Amino acid sequence: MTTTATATTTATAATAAATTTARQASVQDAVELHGVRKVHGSGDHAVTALDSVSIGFPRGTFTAIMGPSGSGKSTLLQCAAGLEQPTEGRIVLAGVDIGEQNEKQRTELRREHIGFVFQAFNLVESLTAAQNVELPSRFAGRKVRPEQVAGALASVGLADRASHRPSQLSGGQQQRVALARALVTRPDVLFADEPTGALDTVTSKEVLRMMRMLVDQEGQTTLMVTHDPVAASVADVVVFIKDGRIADRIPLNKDSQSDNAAAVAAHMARLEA
Ligand SMILES: Nc1ncnc2c1ncn2[C@@H]1O[C@H](COP(=O)(O)OP(=O)(O)OP(=O)(O)O)[C@@H](O)[C@H]1O
Repeated sequence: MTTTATATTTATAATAAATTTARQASVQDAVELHGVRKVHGSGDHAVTALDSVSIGFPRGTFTAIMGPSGSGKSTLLQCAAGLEQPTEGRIVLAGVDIGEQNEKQRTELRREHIGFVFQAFNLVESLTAAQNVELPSRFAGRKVRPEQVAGALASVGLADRASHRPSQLSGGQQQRVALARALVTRPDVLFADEPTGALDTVTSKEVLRMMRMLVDQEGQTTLMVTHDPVAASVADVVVFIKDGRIADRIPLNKDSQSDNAAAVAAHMARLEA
């Protein structure tokens, strides 16, 4: 597994070495955050959700993002995906500096380069699995060929469920349809915010196994926010956030997921103490 070069850039630390690190990061990272600060609200109600966050997420790797409630995990994901604008700092997604894009260009960038899955599957009940996979692209005025839809469903093990409606599928299968929908345009980065939050242990495992396989077989760069150490244990690396800052970053061993889960749980307990 490639380890990331975490580029910490501040106005005063613009040394030649830092510049070199940043350049190396752009070559290998699918998403980079440089000195990102995000403040929600204003005045007395201002909340700093992210504070000086600088990190790169290497292509083809699976990162889990963990941290106590309110630590900034979802904000980090939303900013990294270009869904929210940082108050300060730069975000580079698929080699493009999001801050230099206008709203229309950002929308295009998101359409072309990211896929998103949430805790809620957000499938349309009256449509088949295949139609659900196709729907967002159709809304965006993009033509997705039937073989692309079939390919996306096959990649999540649902080739034989294309004409089933959500009510005819298990929770795990519905989340896999949502995964296929996120991946049909072959995005550079898959963002997942608590993708197993609404699933039981067995169906969670099914979805996580599929996400792991997509990283291993298709090189799908994946960033997943989770509260669950077992879910995090399938990742290559876990990034811990506390009070809007990166508190730690621990690499995991792909071959020992139960040891990983225990190590991640112990780390979380220390962070929350
Ligand atoms: N739109 C918003 N307006 C005001 N404050 C917000 C907004 N979104 C998030 N926050 C605040 O920013 C901080 C970080 O929120 P965020 O949702 O990123 O945390 P989180 O780690 O994902 O939390 P959780 O694990 O509980 O989902 C919290 O204090 C939250 O209340």
